Amino acid sequence: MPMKSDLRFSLPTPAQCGEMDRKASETIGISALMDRAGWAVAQAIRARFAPCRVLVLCGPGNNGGDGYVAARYLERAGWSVQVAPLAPPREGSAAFGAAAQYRGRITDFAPENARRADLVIDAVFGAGLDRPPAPEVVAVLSAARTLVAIDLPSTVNGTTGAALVEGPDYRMSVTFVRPKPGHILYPGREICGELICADIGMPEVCLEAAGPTIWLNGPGLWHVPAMSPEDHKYRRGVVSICAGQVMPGATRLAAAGARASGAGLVRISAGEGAAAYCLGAPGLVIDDGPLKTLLEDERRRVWLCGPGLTEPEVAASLPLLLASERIVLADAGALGWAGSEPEKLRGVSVITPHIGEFTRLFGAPGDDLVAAAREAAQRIGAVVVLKGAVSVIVSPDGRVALNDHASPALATAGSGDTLAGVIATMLAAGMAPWEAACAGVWLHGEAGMRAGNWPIVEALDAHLGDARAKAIALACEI
Ligand SMILES: NC(=O)C1=CN([C@@H]2O[C@H](COP(=O)(O)OP(=O)(O)OC[C@H]3O[C@@H](n4cnc5c(N)ncnc54)[C@H](OP(=O)(O)O)[C@@H]3O)[C@@H](O)[C@H]2O)[C@@H](O)CC1
Ligand SMILES: Nc1ncnc2c1ncn2[C@@H]1O[C@H](COP(=O)(O)OP(=O)(O)O)[C@@H](O)[C@H]1O
Ligand SMILES: [K+]
Repeated sequence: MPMKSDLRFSLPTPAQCGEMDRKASETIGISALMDRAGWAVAQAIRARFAPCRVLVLCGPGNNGGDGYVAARYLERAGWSVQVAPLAPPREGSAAFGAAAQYRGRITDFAPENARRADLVIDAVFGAGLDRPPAPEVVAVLSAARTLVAIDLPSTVNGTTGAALVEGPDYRMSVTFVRPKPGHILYPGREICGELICADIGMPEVCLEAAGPTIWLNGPGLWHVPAMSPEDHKYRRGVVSICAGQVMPGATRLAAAGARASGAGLVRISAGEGAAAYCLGAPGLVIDDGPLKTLLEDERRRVWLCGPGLTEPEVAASLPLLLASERIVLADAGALGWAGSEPEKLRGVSVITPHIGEFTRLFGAPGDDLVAAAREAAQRIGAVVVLKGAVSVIVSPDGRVALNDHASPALATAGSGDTLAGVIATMLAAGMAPWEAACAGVWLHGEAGMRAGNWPIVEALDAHLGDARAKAIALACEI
């Protein structure tokens, strides 16, 4: 599992936040944290809005407690503030103490009050939200002109990002310590608006005690090998790609992605279709021999199987690769070949399905992408990269990285082939499968962000080398 330093990337679930709070109550105390949380909310609002009429909707838990504190600080700064309690906090709780310290105006928890305010702060439910809020709560939130959430919108599942009910969008959400998965995953990500994460001085031991297993993907969570004076092409790594006769484009894109992200050597195993590849990029090596013979070369550890392959072509190659215990990345045609029997893929190291391929293999994932991808990874014993606007990268041991370092520029045919090539290069460089997948997805995303407006897929390659250099530099800084 990742080391303690990875806490900086962690995305604790609401349940883990409960654990963190319990630990915090033994050390720093919840009231002190609540005070800093409410202060941070007031500061974030003062930095973004001119003084206006504010209504703070306060629930019965600690989220409501943060609301009372924010109300107190905004009032102290001269703003016009009212608090509308949904229900009073439990006597003796930190939120009870915060409510007692707020001596300003109180009003009804009603839609007309929300409508009259310029800005409504949602401190109804945060990490404690565990079921859909009542329609009366949604009616009040929906009446607001401008909404700011404390921690999480009261309609969003903080673990999955799912909307528990249909509700309004927020201008901004102010969370504490670390974002939660629900802030990163869609649709939660979109509902939250601008995301601010405030440091409230939570002791690191408390976050550690929460035992996070989900991280935000980025350099430092993994390390891509840098260029070294001792490099030679085999040390950088060999990527071998199974090629088909019908769709050479996909194979060529994967090969180009592998080369552009720093593979030492990329070889295409084309068998009888070799002629179609021989006039392609001159830096590629094309093999026309039988796969069985090619597998005698032990230096060819890493294989990509799937892009541009028909099911019979996969049937003729993938079982051989698995029998010879190669490190295999299965994508596209290889996933189609497995159909609805994902166990056929047992023995591969990484699979890279988009949501359609994932659904065909494992069934529809439902609202909880992370849970579905975890189950899938465990089922086949391979890293699963569930590709999308936010990609979910899961190891069979349960580690999850969420990648939002990407751009819609990547939503162009063939971009998945490029990604498969990049991940294969990371594997060939000696990275472990989950780290290689995380790195590949980040580099691909970085290339998409650098490639400008409406790039064609081939344009990504020109940015992969710089993306790799940036990942190496950033990881050193962390
Ligand atoms: N982690 C941190 O760093 C810090 C966290 N802090 C803050 O603490 C917040 C978490 O507080 P929390 O645990 O008290 O939960 P919270 O969201 O207030 O709700 C709990 C109450 O809601 C109720 N309830 C739930 N769903 C419901 C529904 N649909 N409809 C009706 N009721 C519902 C539930 O009731 P019950 O299930 O008991 O019936 C319970 O009474 C967190 O978001 C952050 O703002 C800071 O103060 C300090 C540092
Ligand atoms: N809206 C988006 N924002 C960010 N990345 C995206 C978006 N849409 C697609 N991508 C990325 O683009 C790639 C598309 O891969 P894939 O669906 O396999 O396409 P293809 O089969 O055409 O190659 C994936 O890495 C995916 O994460
Ligand atoms: K909230």
